Amino acid sequence: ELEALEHEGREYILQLDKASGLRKTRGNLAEWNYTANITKENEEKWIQLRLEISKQDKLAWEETKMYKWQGFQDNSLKRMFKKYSELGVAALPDDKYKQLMRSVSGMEANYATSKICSFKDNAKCDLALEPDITEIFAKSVDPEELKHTWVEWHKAAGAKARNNFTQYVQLYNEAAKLNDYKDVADWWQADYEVPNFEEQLAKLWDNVKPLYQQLHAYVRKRLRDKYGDHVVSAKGPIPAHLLGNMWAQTWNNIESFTRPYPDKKEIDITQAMKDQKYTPLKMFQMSDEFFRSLNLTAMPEKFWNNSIIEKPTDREIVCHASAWDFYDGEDFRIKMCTTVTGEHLRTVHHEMGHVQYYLQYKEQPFAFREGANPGFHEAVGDTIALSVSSPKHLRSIGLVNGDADDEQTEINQLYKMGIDKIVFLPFAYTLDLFRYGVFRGTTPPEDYNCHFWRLREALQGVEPPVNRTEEDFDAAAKYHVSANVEYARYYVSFIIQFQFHRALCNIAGEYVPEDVTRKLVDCDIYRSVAAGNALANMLKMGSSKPWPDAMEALTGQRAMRADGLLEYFRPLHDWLLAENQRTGEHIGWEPSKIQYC
Ligand SMILES: C=C(C[SeH])C(=O)N1CCC[C@H]1C(=O)O
Ligand SMILES: [Zn+2]
Repeated sequence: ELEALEHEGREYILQLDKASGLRKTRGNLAEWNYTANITKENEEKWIQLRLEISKQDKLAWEETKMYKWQGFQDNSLKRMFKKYSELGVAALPDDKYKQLMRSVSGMEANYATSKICSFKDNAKCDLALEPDITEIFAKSVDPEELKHTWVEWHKAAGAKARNNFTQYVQLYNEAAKLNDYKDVADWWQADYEVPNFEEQLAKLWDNVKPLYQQLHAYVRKRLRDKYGDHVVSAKGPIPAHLLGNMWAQTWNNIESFTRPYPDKKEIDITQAMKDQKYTPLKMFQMSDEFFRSLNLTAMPEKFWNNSIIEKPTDREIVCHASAWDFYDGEDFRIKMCTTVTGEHLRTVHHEMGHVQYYLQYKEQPFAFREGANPGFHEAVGDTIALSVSSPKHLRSIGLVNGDADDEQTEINQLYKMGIDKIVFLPFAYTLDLFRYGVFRGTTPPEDYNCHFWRLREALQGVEPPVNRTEEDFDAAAKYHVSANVEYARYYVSFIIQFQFHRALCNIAGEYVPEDVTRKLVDCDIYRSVAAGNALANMLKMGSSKPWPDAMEALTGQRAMRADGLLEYFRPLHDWLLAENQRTGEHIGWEPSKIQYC
């Protein structure tokens, strides 16, 4: 009798899964059409379609609830029923669902189309985030120009989004409650399937914070050397506009004048790519070739025909890089306004990592065509990029003819990696700690900006270039806040990608603990079929099992741990401790003198 029920349940859920896959295909095509051509008409089409799809999802959900699946024997079948037993935002009544969709697409369109006036020519007011403002932050060393650009962007993309954001919080929390969650913070954390996710994030930060503080102190000194102590104080937070990035989330653009051994040959990937006439297409082809060298799957025909890899000139699009699965086993795309820079070479690998994951799990039921947890999806491409960024790999593809590996070159290389990977962690942690407080109501709208900067000062040790008030709303000047994209996934990714990298380097024979000729920092898994097969086996699982099973399949570990990252950066940490001791630099930061609460 029970078998018969379970057999009938399996028939039902497989048919539902297929129907659900078709709805995802239609929904993603409409979303692509809107974000690849931002018009009111395409926005309406996308909203109408999602309304229609939500009705079909709701009918299916009513039927799914009738099954007594908790008692079934087959764990995979139970896992599918569990996923289809959560309706999502479609649980909202139509009018509220529409309002929620409009508030998010309104913020996202504002972010994507925001323009500011140039500091050097206040009649030129068509500067977009990509490529114009990004290039200013990558190249300018004029604190006044950086301050102007920072303030204007935060006004256009941040403050303007405050009302939509406040409504989005209200409605999204209502949807969370209709799905039996306390609030959206609870809902987002449920995707990680561990009871103490937030404690795990805090513990990881405890592990990494000492290393970050040493790096922060060193960089503050080098910035003070360059800009003077009236611009950069000796013991305070670092002004956020001097770090080479609008959000101070990666500091790679200030490497050239802050690196430990400036007389060592610099590995300037951007210049090398420009000298060698790289194009965006060549960057994607290079990445595809790396994945194929690991015996992973080549990008299919449709990928090359349907992707958008350069900013169009005839329309507005969402330029923030994204990878797309159209759930038909053939159509996978990337949309990216690619420029020929070292930073975008990493982003290309990041996005190609998403598509490789799609390709590896495309035989799974639709319910399992996701990352083992959201952090896994963000970690695939970055893990590959850790090999690509190694001097050994860059030499092998002729991008640089760097020095022989000596101690100082290695410290320069670890510094280059550290100002990208270590400094990102407190930024990522801040972004969702802030939003957890917003969704829980401990941060009310009248305190949004004050609490945002309190967290940024406390964790990142940065301060805004000018005073802030509650007329501002600086969090929304970051894409993921305006576009409703959860961010703890990147914090998780920047931790687990070092666990993945170390395991793959082990398998490839590129890394042997205690063997100085096989160091983690020099590891390049290029052409290692053994490493590629091990990675593929984990990726093929999709979200069919809880993520510790996937993590164990590749690394033998069943938890997120900072030990991979700390082992990778150990030589840099030792060097920074000695260097900050030598210069007598203050470690940590005293309270900011900027007013923002
Ligand atoms: C490249 C993407 C698309 Se999933 C991205 O948003 N990333 C990649 C690294 C961190 C985060 C960001 O840009 O803030
Ligand atoms: Zn990503």
